[in-house]
Amino acid sequence: MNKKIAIIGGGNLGSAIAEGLLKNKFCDPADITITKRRIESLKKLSEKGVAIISDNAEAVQQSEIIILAVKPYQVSDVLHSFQTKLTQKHLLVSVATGVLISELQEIIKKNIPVFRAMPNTAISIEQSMTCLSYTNANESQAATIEKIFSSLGRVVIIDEKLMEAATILGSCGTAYAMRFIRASIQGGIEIGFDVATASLIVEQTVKGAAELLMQKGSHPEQEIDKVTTPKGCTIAGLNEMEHQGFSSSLIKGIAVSYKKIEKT
Ligand SMILES: NC(=O)C1=CN([C@@H]2O[C@H](COP(=O)(O)OP(=O)(O)OC[C@H]3O[C@@H](n4cnc5c(N)ncnc54)[C@H](OP(=O)(O)O)[C@@H]3O)[C@@H](O)[C@H]2O)C=CC1
Ligand SMILES: O=C(O)[C@@H]1CCC=N1
Repeated sequence: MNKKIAIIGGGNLGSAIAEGLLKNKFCDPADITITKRRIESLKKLSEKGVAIISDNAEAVQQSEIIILAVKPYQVSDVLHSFQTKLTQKHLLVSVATGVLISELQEIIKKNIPVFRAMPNTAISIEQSMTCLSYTNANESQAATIEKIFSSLGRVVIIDEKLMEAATILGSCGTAYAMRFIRASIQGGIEIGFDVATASLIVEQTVKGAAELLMQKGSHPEQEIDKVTTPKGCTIAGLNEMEHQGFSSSLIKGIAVSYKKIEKT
């Protein structure tokens, strides 16, 4: 890749993107610049050859692909701080939650390609699910951005009106899955395993379950049918989980997260 990448906002997600790009050797570490106001926390990335600075305008001037990864309420100020440096060479990619492409365009006041990307933190290990929407990009510009995120996991192009739903399902989804895993580990300890063994069993089991669906293209309930012996322990436990509101609590949680994102 002969384009330089600036990540504006080296927090949880910005750093995870940089880590992923280093891990898969997508580009030379020196072709990545990452910014934040207090740069001390980016020491590890700096040691790997990534340029770390606090001057956003300088990072933008040096790069072609700009990934904006600051908190939603910081987007306006941060974009204004480098708006004058944006030129036709730039592709702007925002990962900020709830900030519309039209709002970004209103601030930058330039007719450049604008993308919204919604990855998750597994991007640091090239296992993100990233939803993408864009405007003003030609085929080759869209392909460039798709290539970056495809190198860091799976990508789906969606209508921007689904971007908030994508945030909940794909990005917040990492946290929901972690809670399922944590609860299973706690259950595993209660029935006799030490924490390390319980963690290994749960992590590999969850990974295997997801892979089964992805590789076979089957529905979860088809796979459940293969596990539930009549009068057996699986169905007894599953039914008790449902009596306690398992599926319902997940669906309700997703709906509440979505309502929250719509309000902000
Ligand atoms: N975390 C996640 O899993 C996901 C997050 N998102 C979205 O991505 C965005 C970033 O989230 P997240 O990484 O969690 O947030 P963080 O708060 O961890 O990261 C934001 C970073 O921006 C930096 N920052 C703030 N002001 C500036 C500035 N003026 N110039 C340069 N850097 C600045 C902050 O560092 P400092 O204060 O030192 O400047 C901070 O490290 C948010 O909009 C979030 O909604 C989307 C999908 C998933
Ligand atoms: O919790 C949040 O608001 C952000 C959006 C996706 C992940 N974190």
